Amino acid sequence: MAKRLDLESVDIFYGDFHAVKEVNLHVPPRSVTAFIGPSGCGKSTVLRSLNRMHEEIPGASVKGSIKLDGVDIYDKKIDPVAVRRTIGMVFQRPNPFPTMSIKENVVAGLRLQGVKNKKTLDEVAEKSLRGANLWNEVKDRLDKPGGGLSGGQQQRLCIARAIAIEPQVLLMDEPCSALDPISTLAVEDLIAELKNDFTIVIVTHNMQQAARVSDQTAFFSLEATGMPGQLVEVNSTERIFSNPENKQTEDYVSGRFG
Ligand SMILES: Nc1ncnc2c1ncn2[C@@H]1O[C@H](COP(=O)(O)OP(=O)(O)OP(=O)(O)O)[C@@H](O)[C@H]1O
Repeated sequence: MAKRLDLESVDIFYGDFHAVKEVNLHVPPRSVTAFIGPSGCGKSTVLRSLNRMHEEIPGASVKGSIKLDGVDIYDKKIDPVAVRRTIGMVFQRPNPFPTMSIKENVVAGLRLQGVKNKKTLDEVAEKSLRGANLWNEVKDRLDKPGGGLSGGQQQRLCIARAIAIEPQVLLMDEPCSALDPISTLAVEDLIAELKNDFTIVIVTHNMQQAARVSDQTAFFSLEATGMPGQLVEVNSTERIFSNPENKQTEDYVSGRFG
């Protein structure tokens, strides 16, 4: 189910503004790739280009090639909505539908796809909530509103909602930045389990988190404000945090810059 992503010579623009230049990156299936780097270097921009969310911004565009298991996701024949079903996304702030029940939050995507069978919806809800390590905490209140859960539970609910439609890749944009340390650990444990089934790309400002959860780390930077961000180094996470190839990476991970 999990798939690989390959980026070749990817340049990303907001109108005339060249936000990110020349990204070449390979994301293996069933792995976690962390994007790190100083504010404004383009981490979220690259992440959003991976499921064609970037183009939702008026004037925004992407050049180069992004392939999912060899298929160009920007090919004219490819439907962006289908891409977003295959490559799911979890955002910085948990965004459940607050008045909708916990169960309905999880199966919202399936309902949009026209699934009506109660048994199917119940089964998917349970499987996804178990997958998101939330089942035991909510199984007795599936009909209560999603907005009544704690922040960490809401984020796991959003992860359950994302995995319910069985994507092949999960993109996470600072998924723990609004969470307390205990909820953060719960989500990090979950990421470690999810990589058995999904390919995961996560943006994080927390370098310890990148070191804890990821297999490979991509360090982005920018030469100066107004210049495009670029991928400086991608390497195994162990290498990035112990003996990076690039001096800029070393300065950043050792806290001397950024
Ligand atoms: N909607 C937008 N319209 C125009 N420019 C944008 C937009 N979103 C981001 N940018 C610009 O693109 C560049 C990269 O931004 P991006 O948010 O991808 O960086 P980032 O590394 O994720 O930053 P942070 O760590 O602060 O979230 C920045 O110069 C930013 O101002």
